Amino acid sequence: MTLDRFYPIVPDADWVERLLAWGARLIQLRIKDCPEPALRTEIEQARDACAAAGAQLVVNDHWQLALDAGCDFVHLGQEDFVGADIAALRRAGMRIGISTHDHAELDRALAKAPDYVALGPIYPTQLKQMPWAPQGLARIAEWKRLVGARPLVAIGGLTVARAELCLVAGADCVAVVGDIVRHPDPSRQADAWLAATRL
Ligand SMILES: Cc1ncc(COP(=O)(O)OP(=O)(O)O)c(N)n1
Ligand SMILES: Cc1nc(C(=O)O)sc1CCOP(=O)(O)O
Ligand SMILES: [Mg+2]
Repeated sequence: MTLDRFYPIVPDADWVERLLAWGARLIQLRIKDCPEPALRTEIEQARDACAAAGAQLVVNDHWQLALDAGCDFVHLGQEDFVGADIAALRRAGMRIGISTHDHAELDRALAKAPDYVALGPIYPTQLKQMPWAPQGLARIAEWKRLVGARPLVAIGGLTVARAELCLVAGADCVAVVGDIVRHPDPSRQADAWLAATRL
C-alpha cells in the first residue's frame, strides 16, 4: 500500500472539506471531546466529502463509529487498540495505522500487522504533552529499516522544512496539525506543503 506523502490532521469535517479543496488527498479527522451524535455527523460529512473527491479519510480513535459509518481507514494509538476489535475491523476491510514512540510500542504495533506505522514526536510539538523526547531524524532511518515495506509516517512539530528533512531521512509520509490548522494563512501553507511533498 502507498500513502500520499502529505497527511494533514484536522479537528472537524469543515476542515476536511477545506483541505480537500486545497488539494490534500489523505486526511485524518481527529476529534476530541465531542458528544456522540455530533461525532457521527462529523464522520459522515468527512466520509462523503472524501469519497466525492476521491481522497482517503482516516478516522482517529473512534474505530466503532468509523466502522458504523462504513469508513475504511482508522488511526489507533497504543491505548486505542487495547480495546479495539481488530479482527472485526479487518473483517470489514478496515485499514489501520498505529502510533509508535519507542521499541516496545513498535513491537506491539507490528504484531497487529498495521497498514502504516507512525513515529513521533520527531520534533517538539505544541499540540499535546507527551512523555517522549523528540525522536530526531536518525530515528526515522532506524524505524524505516524496522518497518520494511510498510509506510512510515513521521509526525510531531513538523514544518515544511522539517517535513522535507523527514522525507530525506526515510519517512514515506509526513503528518501535520499545527503548521496547517493554526497557521495564519492555512491555504497558502497547504500549498507549500503540497509543493514540498510532491514527488
Ligand atoms: C499519523 C498519526 N500519528 C500519531 C497519532 C497520535 O495518535 P495517538 O497516540 O492515539 O494520540 P491522539 O492523536 O489520539 O491524541 C495520530 N493521531 N496520527
Ligand atoms: C497527535 C500527535 N501525535 C504525535 C505522536 O508523536 O504520536 S505528535 C502529535 C501532534 C502533531 O501535531 P503538530 O503537527 O502540531 O506538532
Ligand atoms: Mg488516539
